[in-house]
Amino acid sequence: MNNDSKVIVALDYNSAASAQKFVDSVSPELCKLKVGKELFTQSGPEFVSGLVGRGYDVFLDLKYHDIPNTVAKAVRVAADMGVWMTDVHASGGRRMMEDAREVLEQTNSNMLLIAVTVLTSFAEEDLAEIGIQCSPEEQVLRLASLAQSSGMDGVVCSAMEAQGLRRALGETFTLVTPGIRPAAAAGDDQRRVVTPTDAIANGSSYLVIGRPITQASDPVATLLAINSEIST
Ligand SMILES: O=c1ccn([C@@H]2O[C@H](COP(=O)(O)O)[C@@H](O)[C@H]2O)c(=O)[nH]1
Repeated sequence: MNNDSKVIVALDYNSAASAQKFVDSVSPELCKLKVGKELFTQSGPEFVSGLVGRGYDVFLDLKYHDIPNTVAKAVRVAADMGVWMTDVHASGGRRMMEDAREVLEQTNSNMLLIAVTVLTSFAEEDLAEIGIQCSPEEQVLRLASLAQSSGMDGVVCSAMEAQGLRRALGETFTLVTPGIRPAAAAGDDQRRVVTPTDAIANGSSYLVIGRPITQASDPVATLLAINSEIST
């Protein structure tokens, strides 16, 4: 089997041991894996390299946002770790994204580099509070267009915006969508949520799913059910 699952499980665990327990119960054919700030801060590059060594496509989700030189150097280190994909914040701007892309070209890396547009925990009123007076949809389109013209392979957005981005930015631009909630599941801190089926119908390339799987009473059965829901 290929590693062609569209589900990226967010390993948002507070220890390597609990994350490893989940990893040991699945395989690279069933899902890709995302390591974010909590687990990376706890367990670091060694844990990530272990996942890569076991054949997983790993999304290192550290959302770099800093001056161009600092971000480019961090992106290069991520590429050297052998991860499949990493991300920066599109609001870091064109020069930051272009410099990150350039460093990957200089090292002939094929790691995917994507940019976060508007966090899925944001609604319109959250944007207004930080001085952005438009809908999440408009802001996502603005930042995704900037990301594409700055050399990014794709963006992180809500699947609510996926249809519009597909129309505007084409079929090959990678759309990675967190904020996925099976029908009737709790939204938690997420504000722009979409079901797995609707996310795929809207044009998402990959679905990032954390708590609905990792906090389920049977995480593997839940993952299998989502895989089968989106492949029918
Ligand atoms: O806009 C974003 C960007 C990243 N995330 C990350 O995805 C997962 C979602 O976890 P759930 O438990 O399914 O809500 C989490 O690791 C976030 O850091 C996001 O949610 N939204």
